[in-house]
Amino acid sequence: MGDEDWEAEIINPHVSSYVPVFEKDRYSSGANGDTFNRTPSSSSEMDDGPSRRDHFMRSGFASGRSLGNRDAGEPNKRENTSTMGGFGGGKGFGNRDNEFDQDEGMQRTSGLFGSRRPALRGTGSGDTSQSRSGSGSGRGGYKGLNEEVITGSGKNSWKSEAEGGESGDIQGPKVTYIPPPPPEDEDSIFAHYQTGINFDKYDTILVEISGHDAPPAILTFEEANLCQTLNNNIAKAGYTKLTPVQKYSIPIILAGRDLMACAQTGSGKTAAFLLPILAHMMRDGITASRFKELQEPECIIVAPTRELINQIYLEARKFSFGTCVRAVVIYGGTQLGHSIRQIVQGCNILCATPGRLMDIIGKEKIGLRQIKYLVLDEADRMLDMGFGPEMKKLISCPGMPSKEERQTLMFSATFPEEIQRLAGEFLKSNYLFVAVGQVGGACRDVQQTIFQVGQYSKREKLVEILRNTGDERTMVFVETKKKADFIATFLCQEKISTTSIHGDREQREREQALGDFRCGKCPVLVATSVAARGLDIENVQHVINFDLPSTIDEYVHRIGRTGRCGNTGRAISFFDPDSDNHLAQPLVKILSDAQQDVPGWLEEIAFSTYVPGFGGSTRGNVFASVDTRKGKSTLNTTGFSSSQASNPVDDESWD
Ligand SMILES: Nc1ncnc2c1ncn2[C@@H]1O[C@H](COP(=O)(O)OP(=O)(O)OP(=O)(O)O)[C@@H](O)[C@H]1O
Repeated sequence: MGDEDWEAEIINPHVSSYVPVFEKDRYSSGANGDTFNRTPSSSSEMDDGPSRRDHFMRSGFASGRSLGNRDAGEPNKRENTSTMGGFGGGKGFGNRDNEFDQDEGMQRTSGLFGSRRPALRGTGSGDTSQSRSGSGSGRGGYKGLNEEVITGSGKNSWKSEAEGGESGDIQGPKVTYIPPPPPEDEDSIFAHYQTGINFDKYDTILVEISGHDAPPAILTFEEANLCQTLNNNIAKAGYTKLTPVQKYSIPIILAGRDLMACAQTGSGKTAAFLLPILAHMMRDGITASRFKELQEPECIIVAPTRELINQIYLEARKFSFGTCVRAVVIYGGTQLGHSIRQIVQGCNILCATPGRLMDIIGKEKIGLRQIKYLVLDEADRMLDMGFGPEMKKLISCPGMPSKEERQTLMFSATFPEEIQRLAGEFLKSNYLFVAVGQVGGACRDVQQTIFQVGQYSKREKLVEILRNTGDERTMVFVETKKKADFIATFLCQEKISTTSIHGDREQREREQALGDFRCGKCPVLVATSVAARGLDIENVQHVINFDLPSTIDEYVHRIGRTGRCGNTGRAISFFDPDSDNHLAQPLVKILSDAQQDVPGWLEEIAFSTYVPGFGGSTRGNVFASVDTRKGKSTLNTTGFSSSQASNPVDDESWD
């Protein structure tokens, strides 16, 4: 079923069991949190309209707080969008304009290096502007795959609030959202979930380290010789044993070396860089930073999504508890003034999304001269065509120490070789490369199942699965923002408590959705790839790829939302032969590398779509792709990301 069909069905549902979502919300906190589904009185609106379509147009769906509605206050709004209101971020039902059809992941092939993002263009509002889609002319911000909005190019385009970044008249409404402060009590700061039954199996994962003069791995936290406060925090966080990526990365970072580390999802990469950085800071006798208009942090950490950078910040706050190190987080979709207020109070570790970081640097609230550590989490994403230009600008900003003078650290579960080569520009030539297990491999604690399901059968299959999973927490990934809303609404109609997260939702809604999912109020979260990377949510037992992503790396990240830290999880993917055949070959490899059953039909498709040079399944060839400096085989789990790269400009989603 194509998007057109989804729309048609929601507007003019033909299924007899259809009940409008705004009558159904007693069952669910709904696809959009506190919106339509808590409006039982709206049933009357149902009855007096001449058509279902009119109900949607007249009902709360067009109110600006309704499902996916991004139209309120949108300048230059297209007429049909405004009359339709609601779903899909201003992409009105039935609108067949190409522009409106572009969405985060409509395209099935990836751009160069797997990017769906074009090079920067124009002057955008960046992440200073409200998260909205639709016409939005003059807004160059990108919200696509799993990323934040990027500002326009050049320093002059790092528009701040005062300069028009948020308040300029072509920029859309000013962002006023101030995220609630995280709880300050110690129990909340150190809240954690238990490692799983397979945690000890991490010890058996092969690790390869390449580069010269690598320091030996450590086997225990004690060997790291950290200060007492850090050790206390590690204990309070419930960490008793190092994960492999920590065993290798901590001594490397403590030795002052640059590092590119690739380790499976959920295996503790965040602590692997935070702990040694904090240890360095403590050893260097860092002094508490004070209120100053210009802050000069020692460390900058960047990550591609707002929720992820916030999570990293919470980890930094946890491990620096009781020290004078102050971590600050800034990200798009929130009030710029709020970010500035956080920074001026003192900042040693700045956790930021790229767009907001460049805005703040442009406003001269952050000076870079003291930077000793630059961390790129989800580094392959941070260096691809989407964020790469922004990261290059960052390292060439006035004051930024050269790569010889700073320590640069890159972490991810996937590292396409093309991106590794790009990374060289950021790293000292003697950087070390740590590969834990198969580069880009899937976590073996996730049981992967692939069903062959055509578009028209996907919803039925989804409901069937969700009925069997009960209240177990499940993330359902779809390919477009619009479809995320459709599916979330559909599940609410089916009395399955569901919420959704995607790039067209306002930040407040995104955080509410994540909160509802985390606490179990909505055990099902429908998400686009914006939630694919890094998110660490307790008790996510299932990931369902309702739509498969366009690249195998994205698949690896998505399924990595479950089966974390030695816990087990399940991932079910709907493979549609009409659109997913290009993934058959890399999927077979991922499955066989992770010692999963490979369906015969998938092998057949993989065989029939064989691409010479990919290399096929290489079970046992654990380090088929590692450090590109070795000039080894080009086999990697990204499969076709470069060889079949499409024009990235065709392959993005702007709004
Ligand atoms: N040594 C440890 N002992 C116990 N728990 C740990 C340890 N290291 C990390 N964890 C926990 O494991 C979980 C996953 O860690 P983290 O989010 O850093 O994984 P990751 O490798 O960055 O995953 P992803 O690739 O998805 O970003 C977190 O809840 C973290 O607190």
